[in-house]
Amino acid sequence: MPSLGRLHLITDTRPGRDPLAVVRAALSAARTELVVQVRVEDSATDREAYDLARRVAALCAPYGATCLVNDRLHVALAVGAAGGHIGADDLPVEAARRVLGPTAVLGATAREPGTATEAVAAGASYLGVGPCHPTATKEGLPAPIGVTGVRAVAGAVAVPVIAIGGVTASDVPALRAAGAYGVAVVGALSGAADPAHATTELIAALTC
Ligand SMILES: Cc1ncc(COP(=O)(O)OP(=O)(O)O)c(N)n1
Ligand SMILES: Cc1nc(C(=O)O)sc1CCOP(=O)(O)O
Ligand SMILES: [Mg+2]
Repeated sequence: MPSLGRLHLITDTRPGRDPLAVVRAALSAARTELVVQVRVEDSATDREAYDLARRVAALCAPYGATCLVNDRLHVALAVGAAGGHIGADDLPVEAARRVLGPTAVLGATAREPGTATEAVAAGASYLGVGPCHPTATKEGLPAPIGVTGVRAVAGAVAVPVIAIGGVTASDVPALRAAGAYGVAVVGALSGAADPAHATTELIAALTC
């Protein structure tokens, strides 16, 4: 399995956003260090998810960047993505691993050490851990676990921990010190005035 990129950009498909423009800008700055996770609104159709994922996968390929698909693993397979990301409301990890096959990248959400070790035993190749900080991007999340919560999970598993939730470049040093391998962001790039510059700042913090 190729090494995982440290910066995960999750697509922002809320009204008024331009996810493909942000992906293009981030790719130009992060190249192979970028993982793009295609995430659409729950109300989106599979066709809409497929169309976005197909376009993102095509953008990632020349850069050697990784394309993953959130939740909809049949879409990941259909567009030839490297894998997918699942959480508590999605397929169980062992079932997702059967769907994607043994060599695919499979991310699972974990918020504390117990579920983290279970997810890894079931076949997760990385963990999304959070929410680190408050975020307005997603509703219904539990209370932030902070850097302390990330440290607890990272200390319990041997797979890469990707910290998520309200993460900005200034958070990266503390998250890395806590054992995070990388970070996943929506707003830090989608809401940036200059997404390429914001990507450069995140990559610098993640790779120094
Ligand atoms: C890297 C990363 N971590 C966590 C999540 C959240 O996944 P999930 O809990 O399944 O929630 P949805 O994203 O499906 O709303 C993620 N997508 N990526
Ligand atoms: C999709 C998602 N999942 C989270 C979790 O903690 O499971 S936080 C989140 C949104 C992250 O967006 P932003 O970088 O704008 O805070
Ligand atoms: Mg999910």
